[in-house]
Amino acid sequence: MNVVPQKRHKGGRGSDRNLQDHTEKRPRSDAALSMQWLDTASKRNDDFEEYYKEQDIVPEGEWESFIKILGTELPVTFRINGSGRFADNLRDKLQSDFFSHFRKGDLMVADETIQVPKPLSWYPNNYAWHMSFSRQQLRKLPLLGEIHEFMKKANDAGSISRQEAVSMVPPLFLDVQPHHAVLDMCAAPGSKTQQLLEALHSGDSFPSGFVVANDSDLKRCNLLTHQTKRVCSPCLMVTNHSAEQFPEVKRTGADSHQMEPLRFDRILADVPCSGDGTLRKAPDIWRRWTVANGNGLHLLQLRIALKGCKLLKVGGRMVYSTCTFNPIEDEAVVSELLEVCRGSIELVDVSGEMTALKRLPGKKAWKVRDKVKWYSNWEEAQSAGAKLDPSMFPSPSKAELPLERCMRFLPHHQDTGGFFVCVLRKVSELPTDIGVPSAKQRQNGVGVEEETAAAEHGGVPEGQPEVGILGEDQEEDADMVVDDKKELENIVQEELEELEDPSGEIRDSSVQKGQDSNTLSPVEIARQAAEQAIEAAQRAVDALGAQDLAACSHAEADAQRAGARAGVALDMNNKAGKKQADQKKREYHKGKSKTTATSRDGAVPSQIVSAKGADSVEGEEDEGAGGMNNAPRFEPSWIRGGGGRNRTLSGRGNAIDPIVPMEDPEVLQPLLEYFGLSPDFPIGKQLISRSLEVARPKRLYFVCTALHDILVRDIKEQLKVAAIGLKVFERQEIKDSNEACFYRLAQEGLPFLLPHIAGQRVQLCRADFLTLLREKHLMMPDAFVVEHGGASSRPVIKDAALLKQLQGCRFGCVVAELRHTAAQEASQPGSTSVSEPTSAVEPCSSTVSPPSSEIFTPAAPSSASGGGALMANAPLALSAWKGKASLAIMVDKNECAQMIEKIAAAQGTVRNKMSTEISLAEGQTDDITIRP
Ligand SMILES: C[S@@+](CC[C@H](N)C(=O)[O-])C[C@H]1O[C@@H](n2cnc3c(N)ncnc32)[C@H](O)[C@@H]1O
Repeated sequence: MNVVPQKRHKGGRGSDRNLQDHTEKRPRSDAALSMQWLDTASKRNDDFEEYYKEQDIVPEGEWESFIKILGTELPVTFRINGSGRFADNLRDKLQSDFFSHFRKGDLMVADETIQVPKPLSWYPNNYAWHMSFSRQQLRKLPLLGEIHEFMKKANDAGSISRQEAVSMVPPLFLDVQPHHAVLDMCAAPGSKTQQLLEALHSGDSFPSGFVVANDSDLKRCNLLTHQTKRVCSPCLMVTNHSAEQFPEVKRTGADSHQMEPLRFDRILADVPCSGDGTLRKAPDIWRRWTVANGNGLHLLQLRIALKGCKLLKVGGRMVYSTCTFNPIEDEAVVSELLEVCRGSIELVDVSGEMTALKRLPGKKAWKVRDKVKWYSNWEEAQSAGAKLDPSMFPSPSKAELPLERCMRFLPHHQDTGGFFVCVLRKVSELPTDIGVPSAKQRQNGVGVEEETAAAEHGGVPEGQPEVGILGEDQEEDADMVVDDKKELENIVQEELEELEDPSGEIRDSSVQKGQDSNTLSPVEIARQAAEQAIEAAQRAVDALGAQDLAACSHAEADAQRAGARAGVALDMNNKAGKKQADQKKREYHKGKSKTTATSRDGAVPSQIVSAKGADSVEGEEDEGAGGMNNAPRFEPSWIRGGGGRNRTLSGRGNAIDPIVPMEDPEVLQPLLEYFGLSPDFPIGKQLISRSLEVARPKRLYFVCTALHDILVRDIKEQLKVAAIGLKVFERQEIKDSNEACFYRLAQEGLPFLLPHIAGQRVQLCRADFLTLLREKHLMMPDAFVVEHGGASSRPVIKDAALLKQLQGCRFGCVVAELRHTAAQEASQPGSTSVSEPTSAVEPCSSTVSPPSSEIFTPAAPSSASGGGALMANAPLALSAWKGKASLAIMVDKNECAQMIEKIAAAQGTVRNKMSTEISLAEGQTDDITIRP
């Protein structure tokens, strides 16, 4: 049987920026690729079968179904992101435009069954779907091709996320509420973090809670940051710690005078595991599976879970989950945790929650073995010198625990991957004397410290095959082939843009270029290598299409080599960049030591320090800041990370960009005035930058109050913050500084800022709005007549109302939003003046202006609007630029496509391309019939 590899649809806007991460993953992908072509019989492993038969995890009589389904490909499952009207529209559109064609039952195409796409019955609001058809079937039936295309676009635009069905389960059981402090301990690549954020933002008002997403692997933290960007949340902080050593930090207490330890209402411990629950997506695991994989991770998992329990609030919920069937990583960890915590942690009975989700109860007894043999108890293992741990063994006291409350999901029960989930509640503070003894303390075998160190570098204990940290990321590796090229292109593009950015802060070391004009700079080498990698990836894709596996394999190897070359070149560049950055920081701190500003309360300090002093940060930022070399320099009240204040440059967190509060009135005041930001928008308190370029940093990020408080209170800088805040402003180089503002609104932060913006807003009729989305600009009529004599095929603004509004705006950044009628506004009291598209959206009129009350009413800052910061729920508004000749937007094309879709969906547009498929679905050809 030919199993056709599926595309990987990752990403959303842009792509993974981490080239090295990407190239490092390639070998696994190769192996996975080769395995995809193996027949079902080869997808077996005797050790695996012997082990799990002995563990008795599959109910009697079901073993063959279990093994058989593990040899098949996973169906495609996806979630609609966010919630609310746009999510509903998307779901309805999928149902009406696509899935309704299956209304009479499964389709038969050339004797193959194509199952009806189904919503996952247990997922709320029919927001998650399951589809199973192969690539050949996609080609045979245009309807399937269209569904596939639609999903690809929706995925790129961030409206849906592909995610394995059972992997959606743990966040649902966490029951996150908008006021919760949430910790995702092992979060990368971030599909569950995204769900947690969506739950946090699901209320009507801006959430008071936040999500800390942690991962021990910095590269994977970057991937996570990228993945979660689509949620556009100022309530996310990405940290980089070994979860079992997550630092104890403080926050301001409820009475606002006292500090208290940071404790979380909800914790997800989706721990690194041996990952055999992902065999259907990562068939390479068949080859690599050994009993040592699970054994080697048990203690790390226990330590992570125990740390989670410590960080949990009394009354709080923690979900422990793995994507393995292995009781050593599942029940053995949970039961030991419960015993160690001596009643302060309990297993929650969730049998009444999500009842449509089929599950097996956790086991009360299991067996332990190593490479050599099975052991009936710890004493036996110890005397045999086995490198095991007593915590792995079942016991009579553990059998007394309600382990049946744990849930194991088997693939053949509902056509999914395998997963293990349990819900824990903290009922009281933990005993103070608890901990997991190190393996060295218990035996003379493998040290836990060694394992922990190994796990930090990918979760694999020393000397074991690299299977340790499998999760969805690897699931995705397995089905990723065709999209690699595009992804690589995006990565390289972004990477190079970053490197070549004239104010690219510490990343840019392209100064090396030109020292010897015959020598290529690292950036140029990287560019060339990356181009070669892309070409080779394309060859691999073509070869795959032609089913020429040998050629595909060669091309993949070429791509890898070229990718690695690019990686090395970038490394060289980064090293040179780091030297420059260190130099800058030294100069910066030398200067700073002469000034004092120790306030960390986040208030805007009043002093403005003279620029010509030593605290001027030299280099390109002076240029980049619009020729402000002689402008006054402002002293921020604190700086953290990235070799910030009082840090040795080689210190912890040095690889991470600094965090600097934006408190400079010379920057803030013009921003407030230009955009008419309402006084209650906490601009001077919660804006940060990630650069030592204090004068006028390139990007400004908004951080929610709770996270800002944690940053400010973490005086010892214990948290290694990899990413925080929502980008809201980007520096804009402008010629005429009297007219425009030095910052433009970042599209991703616009939904969040919009309710606070009273100035620089224009409202477009639907037709103009759509044209702007498609063409990226609308010409001003006057400018056009003057320059071109009036005749043009380019879109010219004719709407008198819009022209009038534009006249009232200054040149530079404006918000272009979809106009809606007063009637609609009246029906939505308390909402912003920015409408989601409905049939009430104002039609375009080139002659009649709507009453000014309809078009000039600025949005009242509304608490309700903040909940719409999720991209899928974002209002239809664009960050645009009013120039002399045109109104132009600077918005990613996927985002434009998504907005066009939203407008179409809201207008009830039904595609007209369905006739062929309808006739096919009605059984009008010889080849295709309907099987009810
Ligand atoms: C199963 S994956 C998590 C998948 C993720 N929750 C999701 O839904 O996308 C396990 C993650 O744990 C990370 N990891 C490994 N050891 C760790 C440790 N000691 N502390 C924190 N994270 C760790 C790995 O880098 C990997 O990203």
